[in-house]
Amino acid sequence: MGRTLAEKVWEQHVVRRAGGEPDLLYIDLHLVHEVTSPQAFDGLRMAGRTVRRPDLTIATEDHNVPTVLGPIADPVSKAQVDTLRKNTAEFGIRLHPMGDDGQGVVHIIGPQFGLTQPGMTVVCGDSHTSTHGAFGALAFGIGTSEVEHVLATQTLPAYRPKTMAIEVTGELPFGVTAKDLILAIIAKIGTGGGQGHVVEYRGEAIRALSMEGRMTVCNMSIEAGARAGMIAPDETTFAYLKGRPHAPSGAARDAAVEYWKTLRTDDDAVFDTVVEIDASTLSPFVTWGTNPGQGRPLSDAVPAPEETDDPSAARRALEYMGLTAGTPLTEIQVDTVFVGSCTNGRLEDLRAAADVLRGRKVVTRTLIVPGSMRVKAEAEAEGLHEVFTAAGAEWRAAGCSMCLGMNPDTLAPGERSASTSNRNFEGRQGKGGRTHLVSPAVAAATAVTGRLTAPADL
Ligand SMILES: CC(C)[C@H](C(=O)O)[C@@H](O)C(=O)O
Ligand code: SF4
Repeated sequence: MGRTLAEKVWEQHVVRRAGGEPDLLYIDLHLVHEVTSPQAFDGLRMAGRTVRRPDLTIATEDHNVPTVLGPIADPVSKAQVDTLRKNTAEFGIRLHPMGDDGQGVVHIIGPQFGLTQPGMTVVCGDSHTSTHGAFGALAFGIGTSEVEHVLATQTLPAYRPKTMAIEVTGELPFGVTAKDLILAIIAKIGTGGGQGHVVEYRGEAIRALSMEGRMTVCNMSIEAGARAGMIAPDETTFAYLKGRPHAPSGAARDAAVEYWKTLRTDDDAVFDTVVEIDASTLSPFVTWGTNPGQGRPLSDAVPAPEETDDPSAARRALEYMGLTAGTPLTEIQVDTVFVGSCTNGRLEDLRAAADVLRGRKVVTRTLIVPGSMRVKAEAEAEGLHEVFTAAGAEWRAAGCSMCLGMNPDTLAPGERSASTSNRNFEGRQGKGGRTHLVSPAVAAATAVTGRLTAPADL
């Protein structure tokens, strides 16, 4: 019987298999940030161990850094960042500190440097590691004790997950983006829909996505409960990798591409679960509740709890969000707009926001935060920062920013945002803050009107 893409990459990395035990997987790339690494390094020190492959390990500062460059005022954030600096220096790991031109959100810099490549195993002490699956890598988040294990051995014990195919047929209509697609997928299968599975996104609409769009989709796999998300590499992938600093070049590239082409699910392979979705039926999508599965087309209204799969959760969510069933979603007023994060902080996302904001003015506080300093430089080379500042938006330095309340960019209690990030949990963007997840284009249009708006309605 044929094998799925996930099975091929998994099998390629098994270094030890024994009955009743998890497989021991070799790890090709280990990404590290300040939040989930301190105890792991402490563990190494206590055991007198070194980092097995510092050359396959790379660290960045992202969650705790301010996006207006300067000293870190919050003592906890400062301690985390200082600890990462000390640990990476002591263990010989490359670090991209705040202000460095290679710094950025961990899931933005791996692909940007060409470190993330098809067929690799990629781990990080961070749930959105699934982003890297867009390259046909098997990429997943791990806990802090696993971070220590990978640092020490470059391997990870893991049980083989089940496989799920999400077949996206048809074409996305004009103005409907990768973010709308993944929000619609999560609304359909639920936040537990992918549990225990590696999801492979397949079909015509996926093939038509850019690498940026594919990363947006894979990024949010975890919000559907999946262990990882993957997309088979193709010409789009190979073209994206070409010329990146860590991607193979010359004869090595030719050989790599030959191998990468084999990284596809065999025609006769069988998935444990198959879900189908027709892209041509989709429209801009937003969340109304407090988990990423509580979403609807923007042209709809806030649902009545009884209309949803989980009425009691919906009731709680509506109360927290301060929303009344039946209100058209386009009548919801927001105070703040955030464009950024590892979901939508790449150049293409900033271009989409700029296309909407060009020649217009924002009426809300609007933060535009590039996912990395490299994205910032590229955006500035195209003059996007001028579009943003002329519109009255704030143009910041790279970091996780308002994706989560671990740095100065937060919502005040009761404030409402339209946010291109991936989580709308209670308090995610600051205590009492209310989050509506949207695409960059919808975020920008919302900044112009002050209420949830699709660009087509401007
Ligand atoms: C802080 C980190 C552990 C966390 C994660 O794992 O995802 C964060 O990045 C997030 O997005 O919530
Ligand atoms: S941008 Fe948001 S989702 Fe991504 S790593 Fe940072 S906090 Fe997590």
